[in-house]
Amino acid sequence: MPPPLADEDPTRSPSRFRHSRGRRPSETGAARAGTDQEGGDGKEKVIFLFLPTYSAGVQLSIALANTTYDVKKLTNHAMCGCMDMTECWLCPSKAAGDFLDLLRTLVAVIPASIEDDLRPANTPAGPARMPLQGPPSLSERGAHTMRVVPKLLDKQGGQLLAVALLIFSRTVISDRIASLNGTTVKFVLEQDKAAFIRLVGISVLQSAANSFVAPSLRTLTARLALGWRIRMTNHLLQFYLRRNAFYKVFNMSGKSIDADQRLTLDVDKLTTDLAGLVTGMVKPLVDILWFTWRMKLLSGRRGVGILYAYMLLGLGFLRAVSPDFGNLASEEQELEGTFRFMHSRLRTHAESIAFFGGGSREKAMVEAKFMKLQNHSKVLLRKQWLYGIVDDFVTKQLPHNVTWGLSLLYALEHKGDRALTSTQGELAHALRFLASVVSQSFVAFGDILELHKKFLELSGGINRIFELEEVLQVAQRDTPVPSSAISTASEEIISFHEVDIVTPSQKLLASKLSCNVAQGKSLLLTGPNGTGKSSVFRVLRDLWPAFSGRVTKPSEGMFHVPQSPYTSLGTLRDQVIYPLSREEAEMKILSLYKAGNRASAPELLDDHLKTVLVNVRLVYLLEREGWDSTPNWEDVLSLGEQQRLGMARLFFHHPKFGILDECTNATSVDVEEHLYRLATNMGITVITSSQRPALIPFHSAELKLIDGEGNWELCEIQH
Ligand SMILES: Nc1ncnc2c1ncn2[C@@H]1O[C@H](COP(=O)(O)OP(=O)(O)OP(=O)(O)O)[C@@H](O)[C@H]1O
Repeated sequence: MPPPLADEDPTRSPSRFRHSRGRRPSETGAARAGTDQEGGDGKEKVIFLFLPTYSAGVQLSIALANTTYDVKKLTNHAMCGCMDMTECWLCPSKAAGDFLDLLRTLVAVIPASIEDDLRPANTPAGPARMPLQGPPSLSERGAHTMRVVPKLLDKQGGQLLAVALLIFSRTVISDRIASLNGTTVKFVLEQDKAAFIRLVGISVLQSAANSFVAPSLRTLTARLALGWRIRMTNHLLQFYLRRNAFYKVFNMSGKSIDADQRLTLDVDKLTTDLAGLVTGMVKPLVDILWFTWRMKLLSGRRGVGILYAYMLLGLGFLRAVSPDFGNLASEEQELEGTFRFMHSRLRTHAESIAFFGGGSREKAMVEAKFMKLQNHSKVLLRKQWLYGIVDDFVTKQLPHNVTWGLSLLYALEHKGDRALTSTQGELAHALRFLASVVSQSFVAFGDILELHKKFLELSGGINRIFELEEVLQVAQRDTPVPSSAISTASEEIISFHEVDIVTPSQKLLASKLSCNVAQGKSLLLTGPNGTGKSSVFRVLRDLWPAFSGRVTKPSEGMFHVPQSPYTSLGTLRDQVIYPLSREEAEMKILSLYKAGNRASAPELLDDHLKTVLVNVRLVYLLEREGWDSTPNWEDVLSLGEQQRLGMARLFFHHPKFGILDECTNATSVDVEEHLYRLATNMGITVITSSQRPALIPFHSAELKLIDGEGNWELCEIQH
């Protein structure tokens, strides 16, 4: 777990958390009937949480999870970069709010319908909603919660119900088999052949029913987990892939969040565990009720009392000695994620590492991560082993002695003529039945006691998913615009007026930056490395917040070509039209050529794209690869070729303003000049970050970032 909050951290005020999450009294009642406690150590403890009513088992699992959630993780203001923790309402610290709300949302997400998740409240099914234009209001948050309120009659509600029915029938069948066991002894003693044969017939039927129930239960549980995984993944993805949240998660949160691991493996594990918990919990509960009733019939209240006294003592003892499996599991998942990340980095940068001869260095780093994972796994295994010994003794071994005691109790209470075969038969039946009932009860008790361990493990998984959800929600509320900064739209101009450019680590790169870029008046951005050229573009693109002043830009008609080239998955055609899909690109071409014939769209598009490729001098790629091959473009294209593809995208989209961040520095000077001449001829006004003097003639003004300490200079370029 992360370190506790510092004493002076003003975000620790419980009332502020509550306010910032926008929880209203009416929202809390339906889904949560427990309470949270906020200790003096700045942590919020989850004591109780109710899950949807029809999944009582899952409800209790979360209720007992007793998860601690440390908001310190999210209090470093990395997202908004603000200076004032007490006042900023956009900060993750505030937005983190009450962990219970988050937990409730997750839990509510599970049984809600996917369609509802993707559709705003009170809106009919239709196209995906527009991105939020600002921080969600309290009512929006409320609506979101409402949207994910579980429904009894949806598909998964039905599946849950089926699981519950199967569990119940399994208990009844077990009871019948236990009773049959005792009856066989009775018929053997009485030597009643006809009754015995009838009994075998019934037993075969019961066994057949039992064989149907067990695999069906397994399949249904797996389907339940899959359904939940779909819902949860969709729920997270709709935030992850919207408003550049995927960028902000990796680049701007103070703590690195392994979102990829959480969205894939962690969600899978969590939903599987959660579905397993439904059976793992409902079954022992049903069993315990059923067999307690049986026990009462057989051994009276005293027997039940003995059984329960033992159970409570066992549960208390196991809770006391149980290690913190929740944290241990969460830590293990985190270490797994880091280990995987090392490998995916290796794959991405394989060529560079090979050129540097960095294999052994990388090996050392990968091994170090693996060693950490190994050590943790060993610790976890040792703790599981030790706890397993105690657990097995209390829940499986010791109960045998209790069975003997209860059998004696029964025999003492049911006196009769022991010489009679019928009395002996009755006694034999009852004792065998009792032994089965006691053993089934203890299995159920064992399962219940084991649940504590499962709850703890589950709470680790829930923590990780909610931490991600939290960060994604905050990213939706970006771009945080402090009160002194304004962003306005104008179709004709890009302008910075007294804007501070500040990194997420609070370094001021350009102070009160002011400059205008009107159409036809391209701007060249120069300065030594690291002075903030790309950062100006980040602010323009809303990836970083502007801290003061006013940024004016067109609402559309701006296209950014970044410094590092990007090739998407797909065909050569997909590379040029990115980020449009083929259908969208065809529509664009149709409107461009004002052609009405939809059937001609593919040819029109390909013809147009070919012209673009000719312009960027990449037409040989079309001859070499064709339109439809899908190699890994990053591997088969040189850096210069990838940069020219980037420019091809610019020409295809043909925006009013092109924001070009050293995106042609790997091409030869003559090609670069050719590309800029093309942009000028097409009427694209560019803002270029570059150090190449050859590009000066294509621009009207030069903005020099002098030292990366705030100083800058704007001068006109005389032609
Ligand atoms: N996510 C980040 N968090 C903190 N600091 C950052 C982040 N990204 C960049 N910086 C820092 O901001 C400064 C400006 O970076 P920027 O990428 O804007 O430089 P640049 O002028 O474009 O450099 P170059 O000419 O090398 O491309 C650098 O010191 C960089 O280390």
